[in-house]
Amino acid sequence: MTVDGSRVFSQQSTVNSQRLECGIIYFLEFPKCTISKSSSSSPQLTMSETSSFPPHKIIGVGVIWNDQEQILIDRRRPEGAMGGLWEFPGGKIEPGETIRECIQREISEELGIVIEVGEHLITIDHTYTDLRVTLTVHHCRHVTGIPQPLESDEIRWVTLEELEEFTFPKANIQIIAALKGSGEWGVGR
Ligand SMILES: Nc1nc2c([nH]c(=O)n2[C@H]2C[C@H](O)[C@@H](COP(=O)(O)OP(=O)(O)OP(=O)(O)O)O2)c(=O)[nH]1
Ligand SMILES: [Mg+2]
Repeated sequence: MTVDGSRVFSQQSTVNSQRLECGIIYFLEFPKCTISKSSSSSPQLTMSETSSFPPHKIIGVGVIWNDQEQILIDRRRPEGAMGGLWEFPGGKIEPGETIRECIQREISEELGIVIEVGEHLITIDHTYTDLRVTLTVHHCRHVTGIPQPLESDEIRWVTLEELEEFTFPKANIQIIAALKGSGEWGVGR
């Protein structure tokens, strides 16, 4: 059983069947975990990438530039974490993936476009009330495809100056400050 529908886990730990009576506590403390059957037929609890609280997500993020020096932002769906806030496209890294591969895949999944991943902009470690995120941000260049909000509510191309008009998660204050410092897109420089 997968508790939150998430994919593969990079670290695993198990508890034996005697401790399964406390399974509900594990679910409450570690929302990303699975129960599976071991070869000896005793059930095991398999936990996600973190056993700490709050849980820690490693995220690849792309600041996608077009030829008009605009940046693509998307609004998160109203339901779920940080619903309704604007963000730079991206998402959780999968096992065996590099950050660049993660950004390329997430942007293809979320927007249906092909991008080129350029220079590293900044890496931010931020702790929200119930979640810690490490956001590794790269400049990207839009190559082909018309962006569509496949996993978000809305998308917009905006200038660096216009970013001020949108509400982003707290961690993005540092991303936007770094962007203002770096000025231009970082592909092919
Ligand atoms: N993509 C993105 N995430 C951000 C930004 N700023 C920020 O705090 N975050 C946080 C919000 C989320 O908690 C986390 C991204 O994780 P997510 O759950 O949306 O990841 P995902 O796209 O892979 O989505 P899913 O597989 O869970 O559906 O990082 C940002 O600018 N872009
Ligand atoms: Mg995402």
